Amino acid sequence: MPSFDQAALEAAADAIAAAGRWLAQRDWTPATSSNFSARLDDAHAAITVSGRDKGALGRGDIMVVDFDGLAVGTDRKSSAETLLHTHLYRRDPGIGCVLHTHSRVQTIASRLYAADGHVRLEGYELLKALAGNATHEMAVDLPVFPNTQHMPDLVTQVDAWLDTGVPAWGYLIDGHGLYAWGRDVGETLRHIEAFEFLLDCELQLRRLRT
Ligand SMILES: CSCCC(=O)C(=O)COP(=O)(O)O
Ligand SMILES: [Zn+2]
Repeated sequence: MPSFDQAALEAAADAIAAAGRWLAQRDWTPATSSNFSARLDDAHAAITVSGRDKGALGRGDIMVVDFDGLAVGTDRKSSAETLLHTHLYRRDPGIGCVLHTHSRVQTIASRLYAADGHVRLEGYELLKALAGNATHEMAVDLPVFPNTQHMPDLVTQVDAWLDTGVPAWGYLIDGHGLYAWGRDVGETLRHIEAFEFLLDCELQLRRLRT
């Protein structure tokens, strides 16, 4: 029998649905793209069902998986990218939410910086929106990983990067979009919004300099 708390699932589902509306209003989740999750406990997460309109989620569009990415208590199919969420919950108990979006800015930046392997974000006051940062006098290298339909390959690459111990709030996937995380839904939305703003600045600066 599933052992997660039903009230926690309903609260997580409502928070995920609200986040989806907020992100979709900004056009960051086109054409059923994107996926969202929130930790329920030390073995389960609530996550979006695959293929749903992420700007119009209801409780029936959110299900439970364990940290192996297996569905719990339902025959619905979880996000195609479930493993990119669950490996983060497994490796860091401080992570309470993972959000993935597909904005134009994120997608274009991922294409332009794929060859470098990262986007360097440096000298911006808005870097302080990333949890734990107290100054603009630092650089964050947002990695760009190659896209693949084989999630275990991506998990291996993300794990190798996180194993270096570098402070980390998210990453880009080439031609695909952004993953970001935080201790709860609110903090993760702030990280997504901060990365969107910082990437937009980098793209605009690049245009102005050519
Ligand atoms: C239509 S976008 C292609 C899949 C994707 O990248 C995505 O974010 C949504 O997949 P899901 O299975 O989570 O709906
Ligand atoms: Zn995606």
